[in-house]
Amino acid sequence: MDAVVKKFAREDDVPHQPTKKEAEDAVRTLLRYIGEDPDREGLLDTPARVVKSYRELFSGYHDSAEEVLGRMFEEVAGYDDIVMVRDIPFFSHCEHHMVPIMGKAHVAYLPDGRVLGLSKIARAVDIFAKRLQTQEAMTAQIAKAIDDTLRPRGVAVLIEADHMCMAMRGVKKLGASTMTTTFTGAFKKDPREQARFMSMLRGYGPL
Ligand SMILES: Nc1nc2c(ncn2[C@@H]2O[C@H](COP(=O)(O)OP(=O)(O)OP(=O)(O)O)[C@@H](O)[C@H]2O)c(=O)[nH]1
Ligand SMILES: [Zn+2]
Repeated sequence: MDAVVKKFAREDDVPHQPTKKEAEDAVRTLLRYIGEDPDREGLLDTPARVVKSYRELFSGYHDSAEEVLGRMFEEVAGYDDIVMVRDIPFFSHCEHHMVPIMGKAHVAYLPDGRVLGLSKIARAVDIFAKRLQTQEAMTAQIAKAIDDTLRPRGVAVLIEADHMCMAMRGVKKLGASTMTTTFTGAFKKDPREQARFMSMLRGYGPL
């Protein structure tokens, strides 16, 4: 709830949080809109199931990536080179159609005396994924959250994803994938660091 509330400057601007019953009624309306009968046996529990599944699919509004990333370790025996977590799978929903986006996030940073628990990077990806998103915003948000909390020498995030709104409907291009990147600090300033990130992503080998 905090994430929603924080966006509003004054308390009276906070939108009314719909009740579970109101949300279920909205699903019933959508069922009628598509030509279904929400009172037929198979659909009786569907509005409650949809609302319950939304709590899980959109749980990112109730979680803070900064909080998750706040836990760091300093005992790293002087390690100061790239830390990369590759192939983090995620499911999100596009903010234009509320249809799934599925993809992988690749996240790297150059430590400055502190490192993150590796799982925390994947947890932060999930928090942003479990909100309505554009791929560009999600890429930038992951990089910023790591930058703001860990204060490393640089962050690199590359996301590759398939948008179901482009596959199942509209332009119907199944298999088209979208790539987005955000580089900060040394990854932004130094093309060699960026090249090292890209080569680690592809596998190993000379630059
Ligand atoms: N930049 C960006 N666009 C996205 C993302 N997810 C979906 N879209 C696009 O958002 C656009 C919305 O376009 P609109 O013309 O407003 O909506 P629409 O009529 O449903 O568009 P079509 O999908 O072309 O039928 C589409 O081009 C989608 O492909 C995303 O993560 N980033
Ligand atoms: Zn979409």
